[in-house]
Amino acid sequence: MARAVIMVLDSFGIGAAPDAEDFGDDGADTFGHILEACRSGRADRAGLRNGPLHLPNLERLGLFAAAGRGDSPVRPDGVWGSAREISRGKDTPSGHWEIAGVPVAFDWGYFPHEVPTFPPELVRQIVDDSGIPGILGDRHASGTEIIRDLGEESLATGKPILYTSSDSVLQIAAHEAHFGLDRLYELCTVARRHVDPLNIGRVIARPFIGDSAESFTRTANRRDYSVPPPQPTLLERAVEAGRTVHAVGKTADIFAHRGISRVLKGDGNMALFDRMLEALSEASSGDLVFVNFVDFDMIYGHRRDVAGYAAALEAFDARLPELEAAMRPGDIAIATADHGCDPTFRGSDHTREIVPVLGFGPDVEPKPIGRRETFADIGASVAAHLGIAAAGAGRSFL
Ligand SMILES: O=P(O)(O)O[C@H]1O[C@H](CO)[C@@H](O)[C@H]1O
Ligand SMILES: [Mn+2]
Ligand SMILES: [Mn+2]
Repeated sequence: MARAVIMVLDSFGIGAAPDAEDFGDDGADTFGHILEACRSGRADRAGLRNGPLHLPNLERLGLFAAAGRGDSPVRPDGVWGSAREISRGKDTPSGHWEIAGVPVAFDWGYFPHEVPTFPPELVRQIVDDSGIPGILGDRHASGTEIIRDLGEESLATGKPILYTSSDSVLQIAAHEAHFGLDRLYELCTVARRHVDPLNIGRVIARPFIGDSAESFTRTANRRDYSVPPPQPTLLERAVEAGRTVHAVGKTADIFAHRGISRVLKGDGNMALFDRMLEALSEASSGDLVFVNFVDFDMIYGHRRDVAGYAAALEAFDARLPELEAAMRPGDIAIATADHGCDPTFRGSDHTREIVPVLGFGPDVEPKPIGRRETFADIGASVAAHLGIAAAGAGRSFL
């Protein structure tokens, strides 16, 4: 039994999924393309990183083998393989819920690639119910670009910026001080209510600070307002069985706070790694620590920053021995991802990819587990490990 840790490296796909073409993502490969860019010197950045991708710990745990990269001579130290997604979307909630045993069999609502993108009736309802003077944006956009374009106007008019992406999201950017953080959260709650009938997965508060287009930066006070998973996930089963679920990073938001015992937040991957170690040091036998490492996706994948993504992977890799040292007999940790976000791919959206499944721990017997037909095999395996009822979908590989 002991404890289980699930680490989601947000967006760290390892190759185009069999159905990638249906998503316009044929040829996407987050890991493979970062690896190639590093090898050919296209991911060098002074003061940040240089040369071939250096991931000795992930390599030892089977990353290269899982990605079908036979160029690694290392025999993995843990359980290694990959998994495809059966949920219909390539978004964060779909990926996480499927990992936790609940694939998403329905279609999310999306906003069209038109300007305005939001139905006028929806905007009217949000404006009326919140008392804001109107909205800016109303289109598909990258979050960092739209605050540069419209941030100053937002400050001058008091109107928040509403935008969307290829995900099922309505995002609201507003200045933390001028507009107010609590007011932004309240506005998101109003918006959440009004997008429910449209089947929108998330409303996301995107607060920023700064006083001009050049200096606007988003803060760590982002908050996601998700619809709850359609069925009880692994996390809820764990809580029902009397276990403590330690949710690190934006995990709790992604699961709409269902099946969460405690929340540990952190600003950036390294702070999140610290919080994960803290949770593990406090976790009892039978507990689950569920961590989302958001930087890979939010700061590097969507921004198509290959060198940044590579450096973030290297920094993560360098800390894995700390996790291994903190594990006790009987513990298992699984490193995986929720979708891809290939930083060399066109656009700025997620990419439909298979993900790595790397399980390790003091007593975990190394073995290949092949290509799993659903991310839910991860949840089923963790349920088996912890001795709790699986959420339904998936087969244990342990
Ligand atoms: O461009 P930003 O605001 O980072 O948005 C990204 O973050 C959203 C939620 O993760 C996605 O829908 C994606 O578009
Ligand atoms: Mn994600
Ligand atoms: Mn994303």
